[in-house]
Amino acid sequence: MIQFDAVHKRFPNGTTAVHDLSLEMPEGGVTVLVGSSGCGKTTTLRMVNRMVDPTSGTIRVGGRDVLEQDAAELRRSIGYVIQQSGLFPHRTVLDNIATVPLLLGWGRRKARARAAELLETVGLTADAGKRYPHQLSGGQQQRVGVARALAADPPVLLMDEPFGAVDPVVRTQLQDELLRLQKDLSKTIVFVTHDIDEAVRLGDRIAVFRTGGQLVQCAPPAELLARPADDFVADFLGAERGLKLLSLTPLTDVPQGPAPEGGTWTLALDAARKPLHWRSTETDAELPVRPLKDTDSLLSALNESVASPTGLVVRVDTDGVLTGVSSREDVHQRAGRAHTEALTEASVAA
Ligand SMILES: Nc1ncnc2c1ncn2[C@@H]1O[C@H](COP(=O)(O)OP(=O)(O)OP(=O)(O)O)[C@@H](O)[C@H]1O
Repeated sequence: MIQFDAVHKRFPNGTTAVHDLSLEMPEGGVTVLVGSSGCGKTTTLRMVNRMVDPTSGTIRVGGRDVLEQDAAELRRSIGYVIQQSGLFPHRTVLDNIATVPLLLGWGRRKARARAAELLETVGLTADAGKRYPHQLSGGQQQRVGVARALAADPPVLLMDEPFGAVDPVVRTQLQDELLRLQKDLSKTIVFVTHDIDEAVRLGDRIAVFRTGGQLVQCAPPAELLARPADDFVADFLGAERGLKLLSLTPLTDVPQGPAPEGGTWTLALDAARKPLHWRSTETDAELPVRPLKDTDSLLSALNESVASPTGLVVRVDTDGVLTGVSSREDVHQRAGRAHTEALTEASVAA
């Protein structure tokens, strides 16, 4: 766990970057820091590994006051990923990843073996390891940045806008990868972003800051979306708060029935009963189908219920085999219930 207790940071030029911050970042969870530009997110993050020291207050990592630890040693024990990957341009990718293990005295062989293992973990080929950073795409460089931060298997990972400079498609892929990794690794992650959708997707808790380094609210995403503490948080979350909340709810318990037969539209299946497309029985026209799994969100289901010519959401199992269809009405009803549930849970938590 990372604990901030009454932390202030005032820079020598008089700027107060962080004001009286008390915040707990749970072990094995992702705490996302959001807020408008200059509200103190990066300063907060950098105080965890002593790249910046607080003016007053206490920060503990795993119960130990960071100010009582050697700054260089502390930094080596905490993974750090930044927006422009921060890779050493004249070292190969493999050597970049091996940096911290080498500093920790692992020996070249062991450090490189670990680096090679991590290349695969973050979805890169062995060939990428031999290249130099400029020979990789921006997204690949960010993967290397994540691998490098994980190299010494630190319990804590600090990530400062790590996916801020890549296009939206790659960004989503990198977020998926991080979620997949985190499932296995359960690191304590502090993640800074400007993007509220990214925060909702990745965060176990989201801390919203306002200018002047003041924490306004820290809560799990569903609670934040259902019950923003004030207008500032509500504005920050945006007008589509309701839809964002649906993105967090899986469609598991939306009822499903058999696919229609004999109507205007029929669902074409392959030999393994995997959906192919909708086919019009009147014109033979074919329209695409986007089948959803139980783990997909109610937001995807809502979208599909609007996009589908029949208003039906096609459901499949993990192998992509048809399990049934859900009606637009059932999806809408479940969506409405998701809101009531989130509001109730939020008021219980309060
Ligand atoms: N070394 C420094 N000296 C003086 N002021 C600083 C220093 N570093 C940051 N600041 C100021 O402290 C405030 C908080 O900065 P910080 O970088 O923590 O904000 P942020 O929320 O991460 O911003 P952004 O989202 O734009 O990256 C800003 O007003 C910034 O100008």
